[in-house]
Amino acid sequence: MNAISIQNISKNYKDTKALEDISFEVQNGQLFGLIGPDGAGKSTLFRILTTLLLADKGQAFVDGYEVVKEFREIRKRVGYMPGRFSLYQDLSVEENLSFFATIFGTTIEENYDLIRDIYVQIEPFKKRLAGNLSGGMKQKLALSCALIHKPTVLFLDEPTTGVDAVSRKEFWDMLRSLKEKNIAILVSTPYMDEAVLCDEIALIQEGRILKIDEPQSMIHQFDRPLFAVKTNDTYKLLKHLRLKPFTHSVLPFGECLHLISSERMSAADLQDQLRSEGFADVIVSKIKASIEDVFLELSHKTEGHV
Ligand SMILES: Nc1ncnc2c1ncn2[C@@H]1O[C@H](COP(=O)(O)OP(=O)(O)OP(=O)(O)O)[C@@H](O)[C@H]1O
Repeated sequence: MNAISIQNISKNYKDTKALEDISFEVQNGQLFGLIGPDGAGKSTLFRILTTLLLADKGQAFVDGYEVVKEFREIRKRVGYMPGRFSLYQDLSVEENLSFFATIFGTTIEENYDLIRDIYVQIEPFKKRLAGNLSGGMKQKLALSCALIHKPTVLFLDEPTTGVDAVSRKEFWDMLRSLKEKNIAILVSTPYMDEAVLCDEIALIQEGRILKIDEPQSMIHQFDRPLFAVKTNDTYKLLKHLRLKPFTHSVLPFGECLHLISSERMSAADLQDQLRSEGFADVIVSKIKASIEDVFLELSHKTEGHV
């Protein structure tokens, strides 16, 4: 049995199509990532799966239970860390954890084993109000609270948004260790670099799934030549490259441009050509695709660009 099974789920808010025909499955013990920018529909899907919102169409099952008819069973079995406001800011660390344990009819002691590795890091601050914790500590407390009733499926909606790089890394290490305990985890993130840390990912944009696969397999399937192109006048170069016959697509990417070429060519030849065309400072390097490149390429196709 799958931990999560989503079948043709759609949801509209008036004129906004938040989710359109979403289907995928998450296995027990799998770390599954929902990767997409703000507004892609991630939180809407989490709220449907955690039985807080009704879908317009489709069906979904969590731990074998149907989200509408059997919502009570699901609520007992899942842990949910919403993007915001999951903690009581005016309760202490210890009080927050006791509160979540109590509403699920358990105690901190009963399930301490599951949260030990995470909770020991914030235990020295157990008398501190949650509102006075750092972002990374809040996140560890929220995860401890979501785990305290020993859920079989864990929903984490953008758990690392607004958290520093070190805490983000620690958090992903914790997720990997929870997975070893056979807990299924559905985690959403707008950070493409976190995608490779998942067993499987769904890329989502404007309510639609662009692709589902293992992250390495997505990267592997990206077989076009890809170049990072850097110059002082990025905008001028972008316009210039868009007109080139070899350009499959070109997009701004941090401080440089990522060019996908439809022809095989060397970085040195491309650099020479662009320098001779007036971009004297241009630097071209051949690079390996990241999940962000895969995402941009797929979303570019969907939007019907060249
Ligand atoms: N209650 C609501 N009423 C109207 N529109 C909504 C509502 N909630 C979400 N939306 C819209 O539905 C779309 C999907 O939003 P959703 O919050 O699910 O996306 P998200 O991927 O979680 O992004 P974010 O991280 O910004 O919340 C967006 O266009 C959003 O503006």
